[in-house]
Amino acid sequence: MKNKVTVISHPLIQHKLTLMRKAETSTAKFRTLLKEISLLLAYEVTRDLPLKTETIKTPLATMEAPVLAPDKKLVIVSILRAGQGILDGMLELMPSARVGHIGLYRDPKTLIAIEYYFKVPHDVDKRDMLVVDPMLATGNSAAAAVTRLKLTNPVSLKFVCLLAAPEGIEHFHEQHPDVPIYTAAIDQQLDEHGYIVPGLGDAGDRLFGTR
Ligand SMILES: O=P(O)(O)OC[C@H]1O[C@H](OP(=O)(O)OP(=O)(O)O)[C@H](O)[C@@H]1O
Ligand SMILES: O=c1cc[nH]c(=O)[nH]1
Ligand SMILES: [Mg+2]
Repeated sequence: MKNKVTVISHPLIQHKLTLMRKAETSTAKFRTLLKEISLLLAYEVTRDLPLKTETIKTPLATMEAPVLAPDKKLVIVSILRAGQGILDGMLELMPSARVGHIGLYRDPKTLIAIEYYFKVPHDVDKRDMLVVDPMLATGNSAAAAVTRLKLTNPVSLKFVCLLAAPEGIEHFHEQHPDVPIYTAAIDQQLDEHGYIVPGLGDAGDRLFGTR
C-alpha cells in the first residue's frame, strides 16, 4: 500500500476533465462536469468495499444476493470549499454515506493550509473514510486534513482528487505513506504561486463563481 497513487484514466473521465480545464467553460458546466466525474471516481474508489450475502425473494425465486457488508459503511470528508463539488457527485451514488467537513484555505503567501472549520460524524471510528478535494497542489491542504482526520481513528483512509501535481503527491506521501491517492490526472508541475500547470485554475473559484 506504500506510496500508492491510482490514476483513474477512464475515457469518460478524461474527456470531461478536458472540458473542465478549458478557460471558457462556464461555472454551471464546470459544476455539472465535476459532479459527473465524481460519480465515476466513486465507482473506482469503492471497488474494494466488502460484500456479504442476504436471502431475498425475487418475483421468481429465493436467492442469496450480495449487499455491502458492514452496517456502518462510508464517511466522506469534504475539504471546503472545493471538496463540495466531489461530495455532491459521490452522495448521488452513495446517498447513505455520512459526511464530514474540514474547512481549510491556503495562505496565498506561505501556501500553508489554515483550518477554520472541523465537523465529522461521531462514529467515524467505525467507518471507511474518503477525503475529497479536487486539487492536490503543494499537498499542504490534503496532508493537514489527513493529519487531523487520523486523530478520529477511521477504519481506513483514502484521498480522492481530480488533479495532482507531482510535488503534492511527494509531499503528501512523505507525511502519509499509508494513505492511497486516487486522481484523474497527474499534471506537469506547480507554478511560482503554487498553482497546478496546466491545471484548471482555482477550483473553488470556478465551482462557485467567486472570481
Ligand atoms: O495542495 P495545496 O497547495 O494545499 O492546494 C490545494 C488546495 O487549494 C484549494 O483550496 P483553496 O485554498 O483555494 O480554498 P477554497 O477551496 O476555499 O477556494 C484546493 O481546493 C485545495 O484545498
Ligand atoms: O491549481 C490550483 C492549486 C490550488 N488550488 C486550486 O484550486 N488550484
Ligand atoms: Mg480556492
